[in-house]
Amino acid sequence: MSAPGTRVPFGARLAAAMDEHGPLCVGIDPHGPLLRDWGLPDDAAGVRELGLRVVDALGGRVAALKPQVAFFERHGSRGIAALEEVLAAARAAGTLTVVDAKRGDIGSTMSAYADAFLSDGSTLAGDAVTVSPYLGFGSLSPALELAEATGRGLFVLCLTSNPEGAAVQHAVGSDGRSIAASVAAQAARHNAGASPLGSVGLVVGATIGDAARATGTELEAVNGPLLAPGVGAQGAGQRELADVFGGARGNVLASSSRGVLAAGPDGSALLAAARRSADEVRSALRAGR
Ligand SMILES: O=C(O)c1cc(=O)[nH]c(=O)n1[C@@H]1O[C@H](COP(=O)(O)O)[C@@H](O)[C@H]1O
Repeated sequence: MSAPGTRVPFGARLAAAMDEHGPLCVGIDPHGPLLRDWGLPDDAAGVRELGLRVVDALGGRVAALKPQVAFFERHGSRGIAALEEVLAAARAAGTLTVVDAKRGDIGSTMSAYADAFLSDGSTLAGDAVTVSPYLGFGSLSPALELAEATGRGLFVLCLTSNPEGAAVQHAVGSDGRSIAASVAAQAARHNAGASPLGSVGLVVGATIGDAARATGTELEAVNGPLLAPGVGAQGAGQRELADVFGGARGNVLASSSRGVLAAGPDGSALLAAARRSADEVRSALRAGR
């Protein structure tokens, strides 16, 4: 399902995976304290082991896995090699991956990031990558084009889960719209006509309260997946998911890292935690799909 080169668009593959497993993405965030709790060293071997154990426990059983690149990068080239192995294992298990790299740069550099994370044959490519639109949405063109050509997807930061994001994302641009509303409108343009779901998603934190309404961000019009971090460790639960996303909740892919990984390292405990979390988000979002 997630083999590189497949041309079934990411949005369609993700919609099928969400229907099958529930709308939950489990983040693979091997940070120092978690490694310690799992009895693993805080080095490249430790992040490799944690990542592979998560894939072993959850591969084929959740809609998506989201390795956070920084936790691998902080261990240098051997950390990157560990990320490559984790991505390969997820691919082999048939589980979609969102590579959480949050890249964004001017066109020629963005092209190189797109090659790294979205091209067939790249060892760092997953099924989708998180990107930042704050050098201008148009600067993402190389990634938008390569994702479309390879059946992969993007998650564009829109209304992030951290409180500091509001200073940029709620600001009003020269067209009178908030930055968040404008990012959402441009994603919607790329997803127009796609069915069941476009491949240009947004990141909208489950912790943002009424920020979508307050900024005029039309989530229902996006027609793409809405990656919703903030569930679990950052405090968002069922009520927040239902409130934040309103009529767009059928397109939400809730994301939890620490909230699930804290149940490890035992594989069956991890699976039980992921299933519990998936059931909770499914029931919070049920009315929308
Ligand atoms: O793009 C993301 O995944 C992301 C966006 C955002 O607005 N907030 C956010 O927390 N994230 C990521 O989601 C994960 C949240 O981890 P937990 O709080 O442990 O579930 C981290 O990897 C963050 O980098």
